[in-house]
Amino acid sequence: MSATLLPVFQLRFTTLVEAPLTVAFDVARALGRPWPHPLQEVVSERPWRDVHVAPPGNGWRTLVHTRSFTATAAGTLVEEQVDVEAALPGWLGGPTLRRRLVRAMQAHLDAYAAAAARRAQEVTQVVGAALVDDRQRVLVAQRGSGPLAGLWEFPGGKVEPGEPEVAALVRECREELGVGITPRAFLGEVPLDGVVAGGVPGASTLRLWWGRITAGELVAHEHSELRWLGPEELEDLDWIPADRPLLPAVRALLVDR
Ligand SMILES: Nc1nc2c([nH]c(=O)n2[C@H]2C[C@H](O)[C@@H](COP(=O)(O)OP(=O)(O)OP(=O)(O)O)O2)c(=O)[nH]1
Repeated sequence: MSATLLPVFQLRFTTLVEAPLTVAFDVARALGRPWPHPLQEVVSERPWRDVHVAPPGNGWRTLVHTRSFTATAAGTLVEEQVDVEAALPGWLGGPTLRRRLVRAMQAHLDAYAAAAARRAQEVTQVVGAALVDDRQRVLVAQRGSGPLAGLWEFPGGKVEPGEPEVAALVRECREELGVGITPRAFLGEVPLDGVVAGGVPGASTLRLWWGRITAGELVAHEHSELRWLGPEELEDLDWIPADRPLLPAVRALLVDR
């Protein structure tokens, strides 16, 4: 049947949500979609992407809704695409359906962005710093206690309620390392599977920033060891597993500058 379907129209929507990836994804899933067509899930890759389809139940048109979630410095960019195809060339219902979908999506996206930002207040976020020195090395830290003791991580910690993320990064580096840092650029975000600050398992993420030490002398106030690593040494370290997807971005920073 799909071989005979012809494109009728495509809609695209881009929304910046002030929430970490996992919250942006989970709230989008919980709210569903703003139209009555029953949808079947085709793909779900939390928190990156999902695709749903309204199959051609009565034989004349189908609707595919694709959603992707990208981490940015300002929050999660949610890109959505609606593809409508029909079995009849020149199908006349297209313009009406298009208008209805656009109106429904606009109202839905306003409500969605607000709901995600509200929910983000209830989820503890973790920030980390990839601190790079003049010799193209990055600072890594070994956790000294707790269930992840012995594993390596980026210095950082939990963002406090109401605290701006970058302020939390500066505060954590001062507390843990005794140094002042200047954040430079956002590097990426990964979901954390475990419980953070007593929250729902898998709700939190780690957001990593590139930064430089601009004041003070390094002291390991909370870690058992600190090391400066070059690009070739990154992969071999015994990392907290959640951090590994961030390593290519850090490596690029050390190699390309
Ligand atoms: N700082 C940091 N935490 C990480 C990384 N990867 C990772 O999974 N985590 C997890 C471990 C913890 O569950 C959580 C961070 O908690 P934390 O204990 O360091 O936070 P904190 O400094 O605010 O600690 P505390 O005051 O509550 O003791 O994030 C990483 O690279 N850096």
